[in-house]
Amino acid sequence: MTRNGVFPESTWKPTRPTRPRYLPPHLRPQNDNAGFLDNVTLTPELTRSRFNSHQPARSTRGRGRGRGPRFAGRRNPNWEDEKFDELEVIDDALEGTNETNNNLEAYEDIPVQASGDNIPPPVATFAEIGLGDGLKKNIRRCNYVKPTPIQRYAIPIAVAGRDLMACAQTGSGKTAAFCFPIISGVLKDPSLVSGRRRGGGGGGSAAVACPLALILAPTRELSCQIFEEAKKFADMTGVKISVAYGGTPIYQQLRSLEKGVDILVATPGRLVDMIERAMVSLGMLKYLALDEADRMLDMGFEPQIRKIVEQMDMPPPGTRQTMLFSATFPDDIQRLASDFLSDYIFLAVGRVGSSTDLIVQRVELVQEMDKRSHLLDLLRSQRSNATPHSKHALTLVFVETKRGANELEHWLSRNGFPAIAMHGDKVQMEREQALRSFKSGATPILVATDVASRGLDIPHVAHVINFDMPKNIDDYVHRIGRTGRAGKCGLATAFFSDKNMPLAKSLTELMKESNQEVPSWLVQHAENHSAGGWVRHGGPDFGGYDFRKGTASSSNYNDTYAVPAIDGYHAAASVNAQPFLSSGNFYSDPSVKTGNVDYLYTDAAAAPYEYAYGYGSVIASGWD
Ligand SMILES: Nc1ncnc2c1ncn2[C@@H]1O[C@H](COP(=O)(O)OP(=O)(O)OP(=O)(O)O)[C@@H](O)[C@H]1O
Repeated sequence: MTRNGVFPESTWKPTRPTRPRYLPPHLRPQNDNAGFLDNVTLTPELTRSRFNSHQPARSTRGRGRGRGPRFAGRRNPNWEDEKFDELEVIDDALEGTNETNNNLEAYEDIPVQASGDNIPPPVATFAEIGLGDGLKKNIRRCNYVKPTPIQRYAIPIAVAGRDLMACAQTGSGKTAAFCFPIISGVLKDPSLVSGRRRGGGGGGSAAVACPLALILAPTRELSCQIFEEAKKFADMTGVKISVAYGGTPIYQQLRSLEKGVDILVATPGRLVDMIERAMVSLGMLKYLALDEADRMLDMGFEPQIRKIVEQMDMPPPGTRQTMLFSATFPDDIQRLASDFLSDYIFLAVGRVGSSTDLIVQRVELVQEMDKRSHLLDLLRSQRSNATPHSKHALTLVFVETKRGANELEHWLSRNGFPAIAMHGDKVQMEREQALRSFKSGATPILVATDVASRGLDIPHVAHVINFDMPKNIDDYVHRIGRTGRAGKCGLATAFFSDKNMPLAKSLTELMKESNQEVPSWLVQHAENHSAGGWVRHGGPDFGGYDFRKGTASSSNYNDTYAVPAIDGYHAAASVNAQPFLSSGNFYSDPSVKTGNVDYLYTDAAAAPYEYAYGYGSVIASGWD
């Protein structure tokens, strides 16, 4: 990968070489309508020079992620040398200081609540935790100077061997919170020293891979991202990490497993396939982590997860360590998740399911038939108000259907806004190309279904537009969470139409909670649709909500701390949002006022649908 985050074309090998490569409309020759070209090398450099000369390559300095996707079987031969190139190797003396840690203090005042027995205390620095020298060195190389709140609280709990259900806002560093304890645990495992585990521990075949740790994620792209992150954290420690996900030939991934694997990152479908082919055994598993755990346990994935966790050879709760992470955790999913846990600690950084106040949310009343012209107006306005800095900004547009994504991609491109679609009907190669083109800035607008709503950490996404509203408020939280990450600010705009009225109340509550300006028409609709009320997590008081507190056994879980109080939370929130809320000029550059903003914003905000206990009724669309 190059320094500007672009993955060199020369190192990229298509997984299906016989299939012509898809080109989005704005990148096609004028007489080509099919969208597929043979023998054309689409390089970001080419696309920039032909179509996007105003889009310079961007540095991703200081970010741990999003430097272009890299996937199993397509390893850049220079990766070992290059992967830390963009990361400042920092001085030991800086650890624990703010000197290199950009905007993460934005999370400092968020209250934290934990419940469960004998909760290990939080730490203030990574140095306090016995993570091992190799891992600590890599943490410094990744420029992680100070742990974020979720890391401060979750890592000591996990390192102490406790099961954990953890909830923290989007972009606040949950990946490292489960990766660090797992890597550290694997490093201490005797089998790492005594050689690779093969053969399922007993009479199994020597060809069977027996990972010590399994990290499950709902989409292929998220699995790849976690894999890349974990590889950076485990660099030169001897810990072997592999990834398994669908849509790409299984043999490549099996070849990687044959070399030995300590930590396997996987999507559920491909993992089940590998286990059924007797290529993977979970018999020696010590650590299980579910990222986006509520999504993994809702109706779309639960049967597969149950199969993996309960019907294969995985050790039962209590003998393995289980960690569940997400930004949202509905009560019914918490209840279900508790089947997989043993004597666990529930940890909430901020309120469960809340959105970060680093994201300015705008909601606009737009009828279905006016959405396209409204979107064009919004994008034109964004373009005309752009400063040199904001020209680097990326815009992510969420739509409901795969067809809708394709249509909007074409329509935007025809109207002079380079866009590319990403959804579950595209083959994996096309999905990867879309994401790569977006990340590199070659195509600065990504039109996506919910397949891109969770977990993806793409630097420079400054604006998330909910062209179609999601089906529930939690999906909204995840969608808008693609911006406003790692302490940076972002903007989310929602096109709210009549058919979204059932969402009015939950959206109003969510926006109020994160100190957003709620339009009066939305408040009015919320009141009109208040039947049933907001049935999210817990009452009006601050706090995460541990569903066990509502049960007869709640007295077992009274070991609770909360830091700091609600006032601190809201004070911090309003400080973060203030430059946006108070600026009469919506298209101004807030960084001028805050010094805390990396990109530029445009108009508007966002929102979703009444959240009830029927979370599981949401049909999976475009998921893996
Ligand atoms: N301690 C840290 N110091 C500096 N940067 C960090 C730190 N922890 C995480 N980051 C960066 O913050 C960004 C967001 O982290 P991450 O993707 O883990 O968030 P998340 O909580 O998992 O978000 P989501 O809920 O959307 O999945 C990443 O770019 C990551 O590299």
